[in-house]
Amino acid sequence: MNTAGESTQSQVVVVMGVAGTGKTTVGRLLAEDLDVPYAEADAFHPPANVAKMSAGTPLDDADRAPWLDAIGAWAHGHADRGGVVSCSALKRAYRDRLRAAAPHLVFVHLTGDRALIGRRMAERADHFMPVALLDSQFATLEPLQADERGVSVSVAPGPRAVARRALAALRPGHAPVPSPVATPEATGEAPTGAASHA
Ligand SMILES: Nc1ncnc2c1ncn2[C@@H]1O[C@H](COP(=O)(O)OP(=O)(O)OP(=O)(O)O)[C@@H](O)[C@H]1O
Ligand SMILES: O=C(O)[C@H](O)[C@@H](O)[C@H](O)[C@H](O)CO
Repeated sequence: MNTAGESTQSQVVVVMGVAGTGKTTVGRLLAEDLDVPYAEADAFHPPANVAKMSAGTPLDDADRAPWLDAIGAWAHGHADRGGVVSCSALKRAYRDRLRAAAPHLVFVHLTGDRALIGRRMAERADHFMPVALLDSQFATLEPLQADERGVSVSVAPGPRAVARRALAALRPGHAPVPSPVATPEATGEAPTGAASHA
């Protein structure tokens, strides 16, 4: 990925994916490794959004609009210094909205199957997001498209391995086409989109 050959250090990375996929856990590790600030998507939600999700109702586009704009503003403000921000960014249109505010964003899509994510969510304590909303998260999810800068990384391994694989995939010069020694199966990452092929 990294078509522009930029250093990952000065990029703003959006860690995306459905609820419970590990955005917070992996995002913090990525920010530490890159030595850049981390921001948590849930901190940008208006209280009404949190109340709605807590009550078991999925957010709609209108609910997400101000939240996406707040995250976009954060990303824009960190364009020079770099940063990592979690954001489910489930739809292409949501990512377009983020990119409108901060054009050079790069996405790390954390992927896992519903059963695995559901188990992890069920085991997670102290979080408002009910497992019952996971089906709607998967139904809403539109994976990265070929023209979007980003990579896809499986969350099957532990958090450190996921962060390591994400960093490797983000690095300039990352193998555009998986080689026999570094297939997506072997690395746990699935290149998605033009950027991951650069
Ligand atoms: N790679 C992993 N291996 C095992 N457990 C993980 C992994 N990543 C995250 N977890 C655990 O899964 C749960 C969900 O992770 P986390 O809260 O980071 O997800 P999230 O995507 O930020 O969720 P949300 O969108 O709902 O805020 C946590 O209990 C976390 O410790
Ligand atoms: O777009 C959305 O539906 C929301 O942003 C959710 O993804 C939650 O914020 C988060 O996942 C819960 O922790």
